[in-house]
Amino acid sequence: MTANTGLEGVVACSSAISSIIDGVLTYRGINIDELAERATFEEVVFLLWNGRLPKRDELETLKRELVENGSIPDEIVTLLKRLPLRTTHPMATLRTAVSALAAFDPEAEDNSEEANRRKALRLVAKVGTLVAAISRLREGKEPLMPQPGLSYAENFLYMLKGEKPEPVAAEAFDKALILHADHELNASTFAARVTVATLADMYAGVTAAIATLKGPLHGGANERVMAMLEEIGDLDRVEAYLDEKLAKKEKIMGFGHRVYKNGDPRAKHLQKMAEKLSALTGNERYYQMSVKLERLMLAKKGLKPNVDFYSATVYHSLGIPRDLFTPIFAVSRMSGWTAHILEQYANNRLIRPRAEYVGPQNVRYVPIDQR
Ligand SMILES: CC(=O)SCCNC(=O)CCNC(=O)[C@H](O)C(C)(C)COP(=O)(O)OP(=O)(O)OC[C@H]1O[C@@H](n2cnc3c(N)ncnc32)[C@H](O)[C@@H]1OP(=O)(O)O
Ligand SMILES: O=C([O-])CC(=O)C(=O)O
Repeated sequence: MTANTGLEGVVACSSAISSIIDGVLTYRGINIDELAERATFEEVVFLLWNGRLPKRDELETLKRELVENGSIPDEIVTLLKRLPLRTTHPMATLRTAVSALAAFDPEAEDNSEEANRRKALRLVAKVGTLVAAISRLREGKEPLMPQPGLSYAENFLYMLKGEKPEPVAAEAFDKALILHADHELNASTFAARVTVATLADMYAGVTAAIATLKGPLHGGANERVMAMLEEIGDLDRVEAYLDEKLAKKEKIMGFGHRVYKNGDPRAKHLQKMAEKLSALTGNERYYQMSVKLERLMLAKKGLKPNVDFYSATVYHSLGIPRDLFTPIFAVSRMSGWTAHILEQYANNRLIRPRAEYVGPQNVRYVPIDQR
């Protein structure tokens, strides 16, 4: 047995949710480019869960249900208030809060398909409220709950900032949610599937997924992209910064991908959005630095941006604090994780690979007084 570190190229399950074939990403067979241009996040959520686009009445029902299920229990707000929010990373807080939600869901241990679909709805509905609440509570403000008549994207920005967003902001945020919603067997989705393949509950699965998304090689990269742009600080410093990092063999956050070797199809949408939003804010410095980084990374390393690269400038232009970028990724990806969990339960087998043993053999136990 020889280990395939990183499981590169290993096909570990079959899935009908999203595909990456020849660099083209689809959700349920629909090209992400089309969804990014034409769909709403709620349509995408329905699509991921049901395998088809919703009819008008189905979409209205989902939108209403997302608002109705979007409030979080008072006990969770109390729990959040007891955590040292200013010194805890919001991804760690989110992981704790989502896990704690199970305690207030009477169906948490009911693993029937109907109960799991209801839990998926509740999780997607509440995760946005939670992230916004974490942000407000650490600023000493009370959390806000979603308002009827607002879309998921509008509600998130409303709950974060306390006022209804401008249409251009809501539209951009909605598109960002669409672009992050699912991505085949990425690390966090795999973690969710491994967890529920033991027949652990859905909350266990999404908690594992949030924990996995946090790392800088995965969703945590978007926050690091912003930190890098802030550290560089000036267009004239981009090349020197890059050369120094590359000389030290350090990774440049937001570049490269395990599956896409010729560019991430989501990046171009985020780049266009970053360009538009930064022009609107009148602060194009980070966008221009990003464009320069992209050009230099291609020339020096042959690497292209992934989804986490321009999303940083998009969120920054929307006035979102840097450490909320990865929690926002989780808000969107909750739709994909729950779809994958439902799919895993529907055709389950324990996921249990092998390890190549490389440690010593035939070692004798030595009594403690002889060591
Ligand atoms: C939502 C997402 O999860 S998208 C990914 C977000 N993560 C990042 O942006 C972090 C930066 N990128 C990376 O670390 C990697 O490209 C990953 C983790 C995304 C993919 O990694 P892998 O498929 O394991 O590729 P691996 O890390 O082995 O890289 C292959 C080669 O390219 C280099 N490379 C890959 N990405 C980068 C990068 N961002 N900066 C510099 N060099 C890089 C590696 O150093 C390695 O070079 P070597 O062969 O000379 O040692
Ligand atoms: O697929 C991956 O490895 C990472 C990624 O781009 C995602 O999760 O969106």
